[in-house]
Amino acid sequence: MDILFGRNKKEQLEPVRARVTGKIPSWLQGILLRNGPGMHTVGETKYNHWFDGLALLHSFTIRDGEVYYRSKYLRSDTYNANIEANRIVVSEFGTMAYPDPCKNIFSKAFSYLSHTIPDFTDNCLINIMKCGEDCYATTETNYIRRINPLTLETLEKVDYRKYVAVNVATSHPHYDATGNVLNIGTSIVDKGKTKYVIFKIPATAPEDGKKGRGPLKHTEVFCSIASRSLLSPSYYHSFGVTENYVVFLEQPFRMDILKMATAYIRGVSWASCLAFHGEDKTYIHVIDQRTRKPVLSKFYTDPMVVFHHVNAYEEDGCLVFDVIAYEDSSLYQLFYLAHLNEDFEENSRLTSVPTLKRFAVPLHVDKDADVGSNLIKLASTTARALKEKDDQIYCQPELLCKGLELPRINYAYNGKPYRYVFAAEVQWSPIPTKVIKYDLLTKSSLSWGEAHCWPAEPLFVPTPGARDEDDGIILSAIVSTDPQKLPFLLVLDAKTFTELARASVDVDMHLDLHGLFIPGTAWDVKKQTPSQEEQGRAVDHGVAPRT
Ligand SMILES: CC1=C(/C=C/C(C)=C/C=C/C(C)=C/C=O)C(C)(C)CCC1
Ligand SMILES: [Fe+2]
Repeated sequence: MDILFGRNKKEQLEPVRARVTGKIPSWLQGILLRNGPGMHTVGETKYNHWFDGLALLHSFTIRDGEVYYRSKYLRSDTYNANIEANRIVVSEFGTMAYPDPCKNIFSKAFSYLSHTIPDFTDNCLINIMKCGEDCYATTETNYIRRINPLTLETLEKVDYRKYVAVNVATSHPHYDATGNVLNIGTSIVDKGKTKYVIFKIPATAPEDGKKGRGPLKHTEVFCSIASRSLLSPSYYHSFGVTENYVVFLEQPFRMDILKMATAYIRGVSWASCLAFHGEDKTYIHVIDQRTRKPVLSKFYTDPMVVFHHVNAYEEDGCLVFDVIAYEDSSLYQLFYLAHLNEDFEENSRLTSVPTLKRFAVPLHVDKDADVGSNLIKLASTTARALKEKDDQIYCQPELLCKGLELPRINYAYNGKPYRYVFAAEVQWSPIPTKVIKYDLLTKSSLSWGEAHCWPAEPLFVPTPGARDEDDGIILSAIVSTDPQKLPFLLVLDAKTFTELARASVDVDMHLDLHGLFIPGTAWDVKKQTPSQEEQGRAVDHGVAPRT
């Protein structure tokens, strides 16, 4: 497994043309841009966790049936400092780093104290976000890094805190039809309060065009939700939206702020400050986008850990939302590199399988409803919401499908009733072996898999003028544990899940996390740099955030 996880990947700075077998649809033109950890060793030092790895951006430019691949490490401050020192000097999720090797106890104490309030990493390895015309590499700290999507160059470092008071924020923002971004972060013990802050970044800013003034400057707070606890807010990785609501899960997987404040002194990682509290509830917050306030009813469900929301929608006075849920936080445990070694099969058994669950909450609660009655009358789901004595509503999900992660949908259906989930199939081990299409209506699935192949998150691209939800193709970057087999970009027909084409490249490709597709043709593929006259247009084409 070292081939997939431990070994540092070589960047491919010059675009390399892929060998295409099969036929890539001629309408499929654009850049698949993805992000993930690529380097886990610097000099003699090693990261502990797969999520710590230095961000490696890669892209597949598809034009006229041809594919060009390139990759480049994000030149974050973290990357530069590590490379300069030839060792890990910035702390990541699972690795606490000590920048100054202190020689005596006094200087040690001084150095410790100056790190009590840590500055987080800008190693943005999780996803790519579109903000108007700009593209950012993202992680879950307060930093994002602007990048050039064509050349993969690293541009300015942006501190969310300049625009909105958040210390951490998700890597899974949502986009509305015009490209406005909605995201959520946590403001930790700010003026004596800890709260979850939903914020909006407009797709266009009034002074667009003036250098250095992007949409981020116009970020506004959409709504804040007080954390149930000042010193242990929830950890979360994504959230859901419908046409009129936002759904946020305050789950009992929590960050211990006091532990975090002393982590450096104690020589432990941030990850060790996160804990699952199986005795607590999961609170379901529903925010009305029209009033920008949480609805008054109090919804909760059993303790669970959710990383990925799949989709959410409104149906007959109810809000329905689908998530991939776990019974504990063992997923994060499994990605310690020590577990991902030769005894991988043995070591990497998940203690809880990721399960696609559907929840339904009533948007208007009848005050006179009997205690114990089910407030969900939808024919489409067995999910229930039971009224309790103290006006709380207990939500019991419908179990839809086990063994899938990294879900994607046709984003045109985000927030709306939908039928298909595209995902990576994972069973008792966290590593995907198949790409699947799960049909929520028939509860059946189609899949693609091949020996020694490890697929990345599958991404849906709609056919121009698509009528059906699954009119389109699936793109997934496939890496292999067989040294004889080259990595490739897989192109599947999203309807039938038959392979349309694969584009193999003789490069050192990494298993990545998330990304997006930027449709358009307005750039010079061979050079993969925008030609001067088309640069402006390339950006225009590129803003469509629907991925
Ligand atoms: C550095 C750092 C963090 C990083 C978390 C990361 C990098 C999480 C990655 C999660 C992934 C990839 C999940 C996939 O399902 C925290 C805990 C937010 C806060 C403290 C500092
Ligand atoms: Fe994710």
